[in-house]
Amino acid sequence: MAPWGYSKENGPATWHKDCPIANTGVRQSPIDLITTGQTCAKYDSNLKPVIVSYPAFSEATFLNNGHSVQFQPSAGNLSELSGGPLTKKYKFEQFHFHWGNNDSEGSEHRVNGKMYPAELHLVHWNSESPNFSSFQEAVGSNDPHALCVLGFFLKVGAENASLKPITDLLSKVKNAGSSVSFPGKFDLKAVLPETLTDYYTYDGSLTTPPLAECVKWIVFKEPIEVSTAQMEAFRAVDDGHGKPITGNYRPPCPLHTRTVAASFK
Ligand SMILES: NS(=O)(=O)/N=C1/NCCS1
Ligand SMILES: [Zn+2]
Repeated sequence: MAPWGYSKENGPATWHKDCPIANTGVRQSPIDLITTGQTCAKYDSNLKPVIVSYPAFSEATFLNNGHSVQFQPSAGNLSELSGGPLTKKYKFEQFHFHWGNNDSEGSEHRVNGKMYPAELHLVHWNSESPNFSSFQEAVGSNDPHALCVLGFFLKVGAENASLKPITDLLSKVKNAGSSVSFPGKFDLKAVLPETLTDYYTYDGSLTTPPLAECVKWIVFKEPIEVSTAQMEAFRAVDDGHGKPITGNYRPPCPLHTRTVAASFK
């Protein structure tokens, strides 16, 4: 598979060559989350708050893989996700980010066409399925809800002290392919809003190759604030071709016959 990326030569418009589902899929992600009109998100009063159990990670690797920066705890991590639209318990796998080279672009999901400067993805896999017992197996399982990804928009404002240990580490993984073991503990729970009640949810896919259509997406309404300096730290990370990673976001995909549910009015 040709190395995919976000440039003209290897970006989202070329991914169909190795991943035909990019063009033939009917549940691709990201999407534009529309809040009014015909195809808008529909309030569902049955949608409960999302429940996360994220004990502080004590051992993790922070990696620049050339198309994002990714925080992956060691296999022993016990972090779990449940509640919201989910009927099963999911295991935390990794988190990573998507961002742009200015504050008017960068997020993958949009709200009525608006992009945020960045988007945080917390990736989980269904640990109660009889059909797979690892993240990689889950991705290849064809199970429509093998994965659950929590999406949080980032907006520019005050410095985010909880994310500072991550943004301070970006300069240490400037080169694509470089990774560091995360020093000390990281409290992911502290990064998230107190209550995980207001979100959009829909059936979608990975937003990067292989674009597998196995993701229950939960995108939270309330953005997380980060400072301009923290945004600039993302924009200084290299893509392996001597250029900074900027714009590692896939454009919105057609909704087709899908509906989007909202846990709030
Ligand atoms: N951006 S995303 O979370 O949908 N894509 C992924 N690819 C492999 C792990 S998560
Ligand atoms: Zn992502």
